Amino acid sequence: MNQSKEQRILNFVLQNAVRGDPCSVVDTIDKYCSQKEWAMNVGNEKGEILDKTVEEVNPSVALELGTYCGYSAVRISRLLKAGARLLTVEFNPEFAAIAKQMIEFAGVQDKVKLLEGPSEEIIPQLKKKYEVDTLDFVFLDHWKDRYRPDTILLQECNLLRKGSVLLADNVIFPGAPDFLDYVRKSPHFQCTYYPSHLEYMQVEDAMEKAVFLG
Ligand SMILES: Cc1cc(-c2n[nH]c(CCNC(=O)c3cc(-c4ccc(F)cc4)cc(O)c3O)n2)ccn1
Ligand SMILES: [Mg+2]
Repeated sequence: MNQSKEQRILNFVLQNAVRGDPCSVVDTIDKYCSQKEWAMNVGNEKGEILDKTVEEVNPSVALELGTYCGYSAVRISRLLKAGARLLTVEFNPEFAAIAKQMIEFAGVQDKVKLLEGPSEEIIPQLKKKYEVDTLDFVFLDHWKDRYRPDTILLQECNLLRKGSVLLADNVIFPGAPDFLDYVRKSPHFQCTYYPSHLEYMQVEDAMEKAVFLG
């Protein structure tokens, strides 16, 4: 049975990156996806915006929606302080299986909990099943039409506190216009726009930061 693109990316990492070195895993994925096969990792240009935001927030509890191959889970968790944790949600079982191996190879498995299922099912379970009080940081990188409903769901589930930071990928391409409209018009969010480019391409994209005001 021929391999999936995601399996090819993982194999390239297993053969070319340094086990236990998250930076080498991130760089190796970027090398493969810029030179051989495009894939929907956040990439290095938007990844630097992600890094700066994670360093600024220094979260104890972070949530990522949309794990894919684990690129941003590795990228985020390498910056987390001792004892901090990242919960990452993936809907597709094949992607989740790849991401699990990627996270373990990078050596960040003790900081990352990979949850399989749709965001609308997982979010309401975070408090009771995954012992979350509130979220310090949320990276939205899942289905673009879920950004707005899941931002509302996070509020309904009392998972945000004054100062919780949301960072959304792809707000221009593929685009999340209803999310942008919602957070920018809401009195409960303070928004910042970060122009960038689609990963590995010269196509315009951007990230939006939305700080919850309570
Ligand atoms: C409902 C639910 C869903 C999930 C979930 N898990 N994994 C994902 C992946 C979602 N990501 C994307 O679709 C995505 C697409 C592009 C793209 C595609 C094609 C183009 F031509 C150009 C750009 C670029 C990107 O940067 C992206 O992030 N969602 C997890 C939980 N619950
Ligand atoms: Mg993305």
